[in-house]
Amino acid sequence: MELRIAGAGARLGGRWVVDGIDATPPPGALTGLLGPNGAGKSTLLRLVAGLLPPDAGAVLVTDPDTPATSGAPTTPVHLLPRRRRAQHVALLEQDSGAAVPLSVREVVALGRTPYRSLWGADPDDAAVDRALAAARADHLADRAWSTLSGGERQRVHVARALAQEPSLLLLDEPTNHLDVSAQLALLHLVHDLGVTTVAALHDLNLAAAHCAHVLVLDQGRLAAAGPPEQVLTPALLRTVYGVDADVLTHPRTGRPVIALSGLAPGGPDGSDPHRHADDGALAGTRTPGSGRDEEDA
Ligand SMILES: Nc1ncnc2c1ncn2[C@@H]1O[C@H](COP(=O)(O)OP(=O)(O)OP(=O)(O)O)[C@@H](O)[C@H]1O
Repeated sequence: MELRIAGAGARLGGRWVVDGIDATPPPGALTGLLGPNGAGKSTLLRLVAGLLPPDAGAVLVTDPDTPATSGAPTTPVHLLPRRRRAQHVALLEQDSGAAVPLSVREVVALGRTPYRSLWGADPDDAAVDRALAAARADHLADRAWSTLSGGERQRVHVARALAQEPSLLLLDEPTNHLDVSAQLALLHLVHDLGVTTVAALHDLNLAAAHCAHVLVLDQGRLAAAGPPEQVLTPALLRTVYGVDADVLTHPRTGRPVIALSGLAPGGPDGSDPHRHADDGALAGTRTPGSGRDEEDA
């Protein structure tokens, strides 16, 4: 599914927490949604999922009922009928860990709800088992959900999202609680799925290593967008996160590796790291390929 975020904004609590975002995540690939706490990542994911109608602009997808060849995204995602949307868009929310009295298999089967007939029959009996196996959670299938660890729950949430067989997959901090091997397995899985995926990530090195494209939010606005090697520069990391970092090149993969060296001057002690806005690297919406590289020269 193709996705276009066109000037999308959300006002919550009387202020714009997502403000005029323009972005076109590449279809069939993983886009990382980056930015400090409170930057607006979860809110943008809820806009993209169609759960929150935009207060400005639009989030457009290709109409799932028309052939893929029919052109650019033009259908507002929040206007898709609920069942159609649930068949095409899956959102794994952050810390969705309510204590429900269900088995793991039953939790994953919730992802099949949009496909069930009026009588509750699933047209694809094997979908739950496939999703459990893909998320490396098959060994947990018969466990009670309430007894799982944080990382085990996260795998089950991933399995539930996969059981939806979405064409747009939205993940809010999906690597949270996962051990390092499970993190890599998840990102390889997403890569192999070939589904348009947007994932909010706090681990910049995971994003740098695995994302085709990144969007960096700062105080609700798009600070930068593009391939990680163009976007994740020392100047951007200082401006958006208030940290000093060197960006190296991985000797084997050629991908960027971010080596943090500390808080940037002005950032420690809870003071506002955004005071570096005057260094010329911040401000306003950046568009893909807007030449951030030169800013580090
Ligand atoms: N319902 C709401 N009412 C008022 N303010 C809200 C509401 N939901 C979110 N916010 C505020 O909007 C801002 C963006 O929140 P959001 O959860 O989207 O950020 P985030 O980038 O996902 O943060 P984190 O990395 O900490 O998860 C925050 O300042 C948050 O307090």
